[in-house]
Amino acid sequence: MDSQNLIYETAGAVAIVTVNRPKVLNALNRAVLLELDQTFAGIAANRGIAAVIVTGAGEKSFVAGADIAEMSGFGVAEAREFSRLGQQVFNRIEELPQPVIAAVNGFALGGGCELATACDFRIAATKARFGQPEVSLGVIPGFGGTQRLPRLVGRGMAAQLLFTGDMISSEEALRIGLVNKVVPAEALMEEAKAIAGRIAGRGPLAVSAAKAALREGSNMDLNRALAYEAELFAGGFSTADQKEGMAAFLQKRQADFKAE
Ligand SMILES: C/C=C/C(=O)SCCNC(=O)CCNC(=O)[C@H](O)C(C)(C)COP(=O)(O)OP(=O)(O)OC[C@H]1O[C@@H](n2cnc3c(N)ncnc32)[C@H](O)[C@@H]1OP(=O)(O)O
Repeated sequence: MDSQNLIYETAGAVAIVTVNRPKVLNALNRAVLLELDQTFAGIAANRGIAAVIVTGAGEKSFVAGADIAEMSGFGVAEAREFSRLGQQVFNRIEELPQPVIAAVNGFALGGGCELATACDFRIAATKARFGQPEVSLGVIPGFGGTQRLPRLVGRGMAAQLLFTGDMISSEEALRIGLVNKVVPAEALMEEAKAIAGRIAGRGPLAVSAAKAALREGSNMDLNRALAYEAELFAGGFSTADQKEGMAAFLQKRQADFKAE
């Protein structure tokens, strides 16, 4: 997946996608969004990848938002198309069969915070900062921030962040549940790779089903979501992974899951 704005690497069954526009703090323009879409489409079809880490190039920024220089000249139609493109890319991440971990190495603002919230969970460097400053620019978030943020941190905290445009620290992000863990910058990728590696050692079909249950169930009423969970649980018993996983436990050995 050759691309000028992204760096794509693999470490075993873990893919690492780095947004690579450090001169503009990894701001997202249309070219980056299209490359992200293509890269994640490739990962979705790659059974050799069990987990994904998304991060930003350089020491300063994860992604400091959508590209203001590109957006400044937009009219209504272009803005709508740009918003729908970003939403399509972030939906692809959220719907990816593999878990996606955001390793937030610096500023995660606007579209950058939206990218992080489209991932399944977030690990942050101590110096990371989060925010949705769009109202400071006279617009609102356009890549899903008004919808994913309240689902993660609650409507009241999302309202405060969306209406003030304030930037918050990694510790505050941890406190409100926006990130799972805060580590020193130099330990961030090691931590993200360790978690991704543990995920990669589990039954890939089961991990993918757990992600689907989490995602789809959160948009259903409880009874329908429980029925959906029961179907996915039952479906697990049609896989070789379930046979291997339970046999390995009973034989007191490590399971050897094959990417079916
Ligand atoms: C649908 C989604 C919508 C959105 O995401 S709207 C955008 C939301 N994001 C923002 O509003 C954040 C904008 N950036 C900033 O506020 C600041 O940056 C920071 C606080 C993140 C860092 O400030 P400092 O340390 O002073 O760096 P610096 O000189 O402002 O930035 C270095 C270079 O990076 C460019 N840059 C930063 N963010 C963006 C961006 N979002 N779009 C385009 N360029 C950006 C700057 O312009 C500059 O460039 P040069 O060195 O050529 O002057």
